[in-house]
Amino acid sequence: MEEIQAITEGKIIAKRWKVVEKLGEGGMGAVFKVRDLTRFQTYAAMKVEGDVSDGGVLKLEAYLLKALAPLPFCARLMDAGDRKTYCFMVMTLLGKDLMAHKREANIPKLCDQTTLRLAMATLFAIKQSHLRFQIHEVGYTHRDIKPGNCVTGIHGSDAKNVYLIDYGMVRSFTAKRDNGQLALRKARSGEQLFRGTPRYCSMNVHNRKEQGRVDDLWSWLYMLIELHCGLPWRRLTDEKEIMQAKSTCPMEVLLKGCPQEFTNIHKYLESLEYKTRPDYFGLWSECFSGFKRVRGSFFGRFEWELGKAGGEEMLTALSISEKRGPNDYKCATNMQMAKKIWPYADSAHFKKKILNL
Ligand SMILES: Nc1ncnc2c1ncn2[C@@H]1O[C@H](COP(=O)(O)OP(=O)(O)OP(=O)(O)O)[C@@H](O)[C@H]1O
Repeated sequence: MEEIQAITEGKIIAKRWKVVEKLGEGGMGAVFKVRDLTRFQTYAAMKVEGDVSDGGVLKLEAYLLKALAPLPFCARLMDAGDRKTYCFMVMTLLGKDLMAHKREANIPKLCDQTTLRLAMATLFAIKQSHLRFQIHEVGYTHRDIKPGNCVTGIHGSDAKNVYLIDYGMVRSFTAKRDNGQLALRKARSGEQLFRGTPRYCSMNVHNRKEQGRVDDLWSWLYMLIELHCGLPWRRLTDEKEIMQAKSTCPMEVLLKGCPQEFTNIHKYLESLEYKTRPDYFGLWSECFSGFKRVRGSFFGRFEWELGKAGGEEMLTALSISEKRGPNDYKCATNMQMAKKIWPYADSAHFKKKILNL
């Protein structure tokens, strides 16, 4: 990491990117806010990795961001390159991660409306990558879904969108057949390396089995529970202890205080295997029915934008959105929009293209 320590405020990289401040640090390197010297008032995020060998993950991440370029909730790749001691990738500057929003607004427990809204937004971003338009549609499992990897946009209404970041652990679950068609990759047998974050990974990952789309969805559910009211094993740090707590925790205890729709989601995930194509629209519909139950709106501000929990402003804003009115109409239009988008991925066209999924 020494080469990354040398990247400080004011340093100019590739004659274009001027470092403004450090945004975050991870296992692989660091992320900086940079200013584009070729454009007026334009900022971006630069991820830097000390490993310049072919085994480095940043090159894979840059490749994926390029592949994911048409996707709506994915950072755009703006530049990439390497130097003697580090490589870098420049992408869209995004906002804070979901846990940081919650922590900074000092909200002990998110309300059902926020959790369900986040559930739909993050599910959409995950499904994107699994299929063609999002990380699951392109045919990749993310393998590290967690609140720290889900960030909001920064400008205006983009602050209501959730983006998935950090593609350093992705793995393709499709492969091209001789006839050019995509097919599901066979699950590797034997013990796999641990990939993910112990707090959010599925039991499958603890058991060192091959990860599929269902494992991303388990992490999605655990992430939502953690954001909503906290996971029962949130205070544990040892992987084995977390695994023990996860495997013995009854569903009723895990989901205590969560939106009731999570029970169906939990049961559904239990029924999935590596090779099954998850019913993303079914999961989305389950969350949406809960969202309607609590009279949620996609258009209001997020809870963390409304001041401190329990504050008068938040209570007023929430009770406004709970009344029937223009929000219901907006909700309905959004549902119509969603109906247009979601079935696309489930269309016969897609199923024809990807066999055995
Ligand atoms: N495009 C972006 N815009 C703004 N901030 C970002 C962006 N990408 C990453 N960050 C910030 O940098 C942090 C680390 O980024 P990232 O998770 O991609 O790195 P990592 O080295 O893979 O981290 P980890 O080891 O925790 O998975 C994020 O938590 C986030 O706060």
